[in-house]
Amino acid sequence: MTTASATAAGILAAHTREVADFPKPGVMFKDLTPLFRDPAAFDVVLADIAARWAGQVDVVAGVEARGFIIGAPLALRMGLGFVPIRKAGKLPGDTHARSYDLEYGTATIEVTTDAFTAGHRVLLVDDVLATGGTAAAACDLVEGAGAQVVGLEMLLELSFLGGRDRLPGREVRAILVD
Ligand SMILES: O=P(O)(O)OC[C@H]1O[C@H](OP(=O)(O)OP(=O)(O)O)[C@H](O)[C@@H]1O
Ligand SMILES: Nc1ncnc2[nH]cnc12
Repeated sequence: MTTASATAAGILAAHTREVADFPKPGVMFKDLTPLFRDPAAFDVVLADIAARWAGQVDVVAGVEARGFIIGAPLALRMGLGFVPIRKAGKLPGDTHARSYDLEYGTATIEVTTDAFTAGHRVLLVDDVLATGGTAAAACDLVEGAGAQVVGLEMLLELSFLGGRDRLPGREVRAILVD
């Protein structure tokens, strides 16, 4: 029997472009733009994610930039709001911030202090789980702002980089694990 997730995984595998030595030597970059420009394929992947988390979350959050591409249409499909977690210096007003390391550099992300309703259940989405630095910082940020991360949804997981180890006790789902 073919499950919905197996179908989504096959679609992801067929719509991932691997680019060696980008953005720096030694990194095998997983480019999901082939998925984003194929509406039928993207729709299957979003439907799979929506079915997995239906009724369990109150709001979807995504990290700039690729988390926006997935998170906003997912939230709309689920009838939920979307909260953008942005790279430093982009959001107006009062913000919470966290800095972190990732596979090819360092970064700071921010969210506005009024982004979440206290106690809301948050689904955090992104395209790739690599070292887990981004996801761990984003969880910290959401929970520091008074909401609760009930799950993380990643399209691709680069398991050899150990991202899950930085998310102990978290419900982390990846559609395709490399
Ligand atoms: O698990 P990690 O090692 O933290 O890496 C994963 C993060 O790296 C990529 O974003 P990037 O920071 O390259 O930003 P972009 O979405 O703006 O391209 C990706 O979209 C994840 O957010
Ligand atoms: N190898 C990789 N490909 C795409 N996005 C990434 N983010 C961190 N590492 C990555």
